[in-house]
Amino acid sequence: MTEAVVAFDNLTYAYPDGRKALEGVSLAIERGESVAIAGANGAGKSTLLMHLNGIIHGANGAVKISGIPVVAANLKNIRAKVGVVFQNPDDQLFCPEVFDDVAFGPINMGLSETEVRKRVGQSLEAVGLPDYEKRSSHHLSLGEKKRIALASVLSMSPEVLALDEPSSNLDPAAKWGLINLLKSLDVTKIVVSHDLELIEALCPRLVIMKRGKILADGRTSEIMKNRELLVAGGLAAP
Ligand SMILES: Nc1ncnc2c1ncn2[C@@H]1O[C@H](COP(=O)(O)OP(=O)(O)OP(=O)(O)O)[C@@H](O)[C@H]1O
Repeated sequence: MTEAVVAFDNLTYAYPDGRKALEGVSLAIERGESVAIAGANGAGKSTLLMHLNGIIHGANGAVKISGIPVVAANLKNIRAKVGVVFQNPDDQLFCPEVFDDVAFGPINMGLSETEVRKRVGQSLEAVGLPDYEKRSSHHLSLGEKKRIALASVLSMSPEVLALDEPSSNLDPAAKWGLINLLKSLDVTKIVVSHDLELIEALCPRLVIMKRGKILADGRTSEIMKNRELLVAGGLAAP
């Protein structure tokens, strides 16, 4: 059997105001898989993603990354293994220059200056923006910012790459550029998206969430043929 790199075990979570966001979610993702998480607004997709590296915690149940529990004592280790790319790059980029944003993770990991420079160079190259080191992170187009946000996570060489709505607000050329870029990355991917084109192109496995629970989990090609399921999951108009 292949190793589960991500395991959610019976995860239940309510926000501090009492709103239930996840209810008994169990999901195992194997190394190298690309899995889409879809579902209507408010289904719990982002909440699930934020449990991957302990951005939110306090849930009942367990989350493990390569067998290591996502708990406070392990967060440094976990955050080097799981890179989460937020929907809005402005939530991720906070340094004056692109170099510093992309170097932030590797510096935090305690890597040498030479290694940090190498990783920044490689990550910017990977996202197709090799000469952006000195640019201001806040004076870029949205598509460029999304790429830099991705580079800021790739620079940590994560085992798992989790992306929240990577194609939102991108024009078709930028979107397909991003899809091809993501396809070329040899890493386990979890992609939260409403974008059926992106899901079909990138993720052979599709999980549909509904009101905090898993409604469906299977081959994307099969689920896409099941109109009733797509409608039930809020992915197609009734
Ligand atoms: N900070 C918060 N405090 C209270 N409730 C929250 C908070 N964030 C989200 N929720 C609620 O938790 C539930 C799940 O939200 P979540 O953002 O995970 O959904 P989602 O599937 O990612 O939605 P979308 O497609 O709109 O991004 C929703 O009912 C939402 O209103």
